[in-house]
Amino acid sequence: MLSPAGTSAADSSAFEIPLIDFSEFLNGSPETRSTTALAILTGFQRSGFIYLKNFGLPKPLVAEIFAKSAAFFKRPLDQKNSLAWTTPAANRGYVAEGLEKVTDRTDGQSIEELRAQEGQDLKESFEIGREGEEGHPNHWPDHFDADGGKFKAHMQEFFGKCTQLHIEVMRAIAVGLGLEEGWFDGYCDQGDNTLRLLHYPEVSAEVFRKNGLQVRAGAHTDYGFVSLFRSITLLFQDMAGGLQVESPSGTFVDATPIEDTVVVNAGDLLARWSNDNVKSTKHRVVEPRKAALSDKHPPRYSIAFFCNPNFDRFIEAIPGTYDEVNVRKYEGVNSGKYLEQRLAATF
Ligand SMILES: O=C(O)CCC(=O)C(=O)O
Ligand SMILES: [Fe+2]
Repeated sequence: MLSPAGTSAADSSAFEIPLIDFSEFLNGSPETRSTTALAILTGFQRSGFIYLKNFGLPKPLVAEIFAKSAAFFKRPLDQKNSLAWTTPAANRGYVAEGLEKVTDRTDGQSIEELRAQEGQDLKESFEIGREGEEGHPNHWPDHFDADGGKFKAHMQEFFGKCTQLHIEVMRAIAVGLGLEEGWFDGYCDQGDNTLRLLHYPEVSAEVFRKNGLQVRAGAHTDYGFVSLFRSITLLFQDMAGGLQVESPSGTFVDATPIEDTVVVNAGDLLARWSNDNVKSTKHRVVEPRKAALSDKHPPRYSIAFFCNPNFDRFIEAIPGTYDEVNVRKYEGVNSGKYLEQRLAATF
């Protein structure tokens, strides 16, 4: 992995986030497909994080999504608040700065202690779920103006493309595991995913100087929201920097932005589903290393597409990930339950 100084993080630790050309899986020969699939699986096994390039999403669309996200967050607060996130079960809408503290902690008191130490997460977000999920409409800004309508159309298009990318990455994992390529298809074809736009506002470097523990987003694994756990996350980040991933030795290593790539990480569900064959690795967003101009760090935008298994599936250890020696560690679980509990704790 590249550090901001441009050296490989492999120089200082064995921890590496590999950069993989996904077109070799999407369009390659059977041989390059299987070597690429294995590289992807190995990345998830070793660090839980990979970068993909040439992943099949049109660059102008990704750029448009970033632009629409920035324009959305510039809307007046009362407009955004009128689209507010309401419940873990719905998990849709606007989350104002200070409302969510992401963490691995699950009990309320301990989360409050963390808030006191690290400060609030310095971010606001907007969550979009599958269109047409009964009882849970998305909170679109399309009634405000024409831009709101375009926002909705672009987000829907992007949601569909990311759902397809999720299926393809799961196909690569299946091939890497020696399973039939479509093994996961029936677990992810419903698109029960969550698109989350994130905005970390401009912040004075002073804020980080005053509190050495202050973060933009607290350390966490991707457990998922409402009604299920995350299998993988597709994370698009701008060039601002600050994303860090925990290495096995417990130190946090920069996941430096690389243009035209998507960071993909395994979530808690995939770790559990694979009997811990792959890792769900902690990550966080901290003060960027780039010197702040006029003492201000610029805003950071990222787009997380949380991929969940279909809400109605029962999840139990993937065949081949356990045997008599490496026994099954976890009970099967409905993709519906676990999350609501965790989500309720972080808000
Ligand atoms: O903004 C980022 O780069 C990370 C966001 C993240 O990890 C999350 O929302 O789960
Ligand atoms: Fe995350």
